[in-house]
Amino acid sequence: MATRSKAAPPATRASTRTKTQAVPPTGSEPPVVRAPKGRTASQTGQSKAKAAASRKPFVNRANAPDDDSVAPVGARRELRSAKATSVEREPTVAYLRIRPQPGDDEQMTIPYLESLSDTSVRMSDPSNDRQGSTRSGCRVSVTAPSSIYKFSHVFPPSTTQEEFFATTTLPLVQDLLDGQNGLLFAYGATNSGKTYTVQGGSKPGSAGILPRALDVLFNSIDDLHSDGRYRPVRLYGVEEADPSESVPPTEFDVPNEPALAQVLEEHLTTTDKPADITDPTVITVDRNYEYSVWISYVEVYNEKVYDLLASVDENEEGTGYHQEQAVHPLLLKRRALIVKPSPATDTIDNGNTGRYISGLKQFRITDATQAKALIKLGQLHRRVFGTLANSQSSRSHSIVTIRVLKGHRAERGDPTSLQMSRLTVVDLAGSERAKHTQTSGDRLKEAGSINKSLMVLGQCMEAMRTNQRRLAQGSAISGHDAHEAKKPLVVVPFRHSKLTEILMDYFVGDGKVAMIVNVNPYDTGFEEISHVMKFSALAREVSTVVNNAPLPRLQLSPTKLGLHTGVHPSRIPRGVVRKACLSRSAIYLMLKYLVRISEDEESDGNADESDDEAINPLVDALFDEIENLRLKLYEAEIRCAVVEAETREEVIKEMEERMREVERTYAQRLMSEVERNERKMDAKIDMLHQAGLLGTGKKSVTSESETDGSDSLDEDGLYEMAENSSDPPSSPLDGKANSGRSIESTARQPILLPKPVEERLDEAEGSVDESKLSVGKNDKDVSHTLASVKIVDMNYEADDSTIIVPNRKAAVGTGVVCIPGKGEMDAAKKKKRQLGSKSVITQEQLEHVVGAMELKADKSARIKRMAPAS
Ligand SMILES: Nc1ncnc2c1ncn2[C@@H]1O[C@H](COP(=O)(O)OP(=O)(O)OP(=O)(O)O)[C@@H](O)[C@H]1O
Repeated sequence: MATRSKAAPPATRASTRTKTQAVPPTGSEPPVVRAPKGRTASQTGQSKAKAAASRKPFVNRANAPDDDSVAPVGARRELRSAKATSVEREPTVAYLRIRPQPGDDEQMTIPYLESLSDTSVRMSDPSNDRQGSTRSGCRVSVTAPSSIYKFSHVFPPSTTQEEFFATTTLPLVQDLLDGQNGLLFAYGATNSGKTYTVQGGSKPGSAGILPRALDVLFNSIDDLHSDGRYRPVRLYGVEEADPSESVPPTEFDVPNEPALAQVLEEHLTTTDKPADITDPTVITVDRNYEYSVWISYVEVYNEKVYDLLASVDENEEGTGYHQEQAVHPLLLKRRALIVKPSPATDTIDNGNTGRYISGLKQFRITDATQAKALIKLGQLHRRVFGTLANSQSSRSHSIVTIRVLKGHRAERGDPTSLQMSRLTVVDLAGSERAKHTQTSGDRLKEAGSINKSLMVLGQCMEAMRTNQRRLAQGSAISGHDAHEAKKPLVVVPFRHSKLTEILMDYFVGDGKVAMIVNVNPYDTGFEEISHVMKFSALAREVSTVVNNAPLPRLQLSPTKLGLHTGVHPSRIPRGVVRKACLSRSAIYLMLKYLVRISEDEESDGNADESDDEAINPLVDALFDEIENLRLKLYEAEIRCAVVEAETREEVIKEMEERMREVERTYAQRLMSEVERNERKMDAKIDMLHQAGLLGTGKKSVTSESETDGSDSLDEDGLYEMAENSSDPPSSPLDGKANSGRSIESTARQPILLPKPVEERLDEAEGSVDESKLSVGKNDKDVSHTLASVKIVDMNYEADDSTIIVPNRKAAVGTGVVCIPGKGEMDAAKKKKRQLGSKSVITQEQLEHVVGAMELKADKSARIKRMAPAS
């Protein structure tokens, strides 16, 4: 705490501390131990050797005791506390504990988890053996590849509770007695053995790390209890205690809690009474000091904090729990507590960082049995519900905090000489998937809250790791790292969940953090365990400040100090004064919030009013409001992200629909284009047939014409044919049908077939009646027409087969028929267009014109006149 940065904001606080080289978790050298009471050295030598082999080597630690510090207290194990004066960063320690196979003594191969060494495991994708896994009842995963995960220590299924405690928790108990803070939390999927690890089982010797820690603690301070004049308050504060307040009732037996005894009758029969001493270890402490131990026990359930010891010393009226027997005999009501920022006045250096639970009960405990009974009672208060995954699944995060107040004997009357340290043991609720546990209703809501808080814990770890990396890179700037280091530090979202809010101080303040990762590979899917493993890998990369210097002395809260010690509050170093300029709306907001706070505090019932005396309510309300708004902002951001994702999805769907529509339209067009072309093609083929330019068509038609003669050819029919040739039939089949019909009709109405040019010209010459060649009445017209025809003739480069088609009107009913030959159709139409109305001449005129032209034309003339025989 001495190194705490004063003005740093929470987001960056962790990074503003003195940094030294991160020290990896220490190895496995044995601590200095003595044989436990009642056993001979040879008896214990073997049994303890194994445990000792994996124990944290105090001799290697900065604060390790000297060999000669081991006090020869009978046959008990002893560890001596010591102090060092350095501040360092340590990565979060992570232990992996693999649960034994449930209900089967025979040791089977652990599915998809392979122990590589004491510190690493390999996880392999079980998809190859999916059938086998399903048979054995495992929830099978849908991911992922094999990976190796490293831990500070891996505990196989055969590990005993004693061995586990000695390696993981004993060092933290020693730190606690040395004046250092520690956090130990058990993390894992549901039914993986977290509660078993923390609390223990009912069999002898199966006590968990918590009862064992209490044993060792009280073994070690055996006759060094202080008189309990002072008690810890809030996070760092201390004040004079009212003995009647803090001493727990003498009767701790659970049956003395009538409501709970009735409700949890079943549990009372199965959960055994508080066990006797389970761990005889003794840590040697400085006997110049006196100690008082305080315990609190809370749970975070559905993002609300409840005091699990609230009913212990309350009568019916004031109790935090009410049994609503009339409504439902099993319904217990209780009230949530508020989490508040720790006031600046609580510590001398005023670098308070964390938040405390307002109105939380703390009890002074003088022996382990008393402590364990208290824990047992809290345990019964904890919500326990059956789910498909675990018939006794913990639906909340339970947090036990052991506080030790340590004061020098020579300074008994001086509360400012006191040091306070904390050890918090957290049994997290199991992370789970609703689809696996088939939870619904309230259970689903619980699962949501559990997963949310665990997710926020992961986010905090992630953010802390990012900040620490950036800061580390900032101190060793080079190349790419320099760019990374320039990025601002990210905000660590501690306040997004109650769990992280309460534990925040361990990450941004001083203290060691250790994580126990529980896995049950026999009953949990690969995917879920992978998730847990990844979390642990992330946590291991986060380091916390370990302050090996003596903790600063505490100070009493100003009012208490003034009242009880005679020291004037003005002489007490004040914290940083926060000035706030309030706008109208802020004041309104604040007043509104104050009302809410007073309601909440009223609902606290037995909230410890004295806790809040040193706090400025306005500032506190503002901070709470900021907190509230931040939470709302966070929720709004999540909502926005969801809405954005949904909108994107909708837009994508719509775009896809449109694209499909366009594609359909184009496909249709393409089809109709193809059909039209086919029809055109068919029509042209028909025409070629009719024109006799194709082998078969020509032949058959020719034979027809030969039979019937060409005299009967209807000129309109031919024109019609010529005109229609550009109008395709409605479909390729139609086209074909038409072509058939054309041939048919051609057969009925004999057409004039082209004859060799020479022959036709001869014919023409021979058939021209000279008398008809006189120009009609309107010479002008005729000359004009002739001129037009000439123009046509001049402009048109035709071969011998070219025939100019006169204007249709001119041809109607005249018997003058012109049959376009090969390649003539377009040319003829073009010429018709060019001539326009000028080409409209009478039949008589036409005959004159044509006759005249033919007369004038030599054999290379381009114009043919075909006259019916009639
Ligand atoms: N190491 C172990 N040795 C023997 N039994 C164990 C061990 N670990 C767990 N168990 C047993 O497995 C069962 C489930 O364990 P536990 O209740 O501790 O799981 P959990 O992780 O706390 O589940 P939840 O998160 O749902 O509360 C219990 O019956 C417990 O006794």
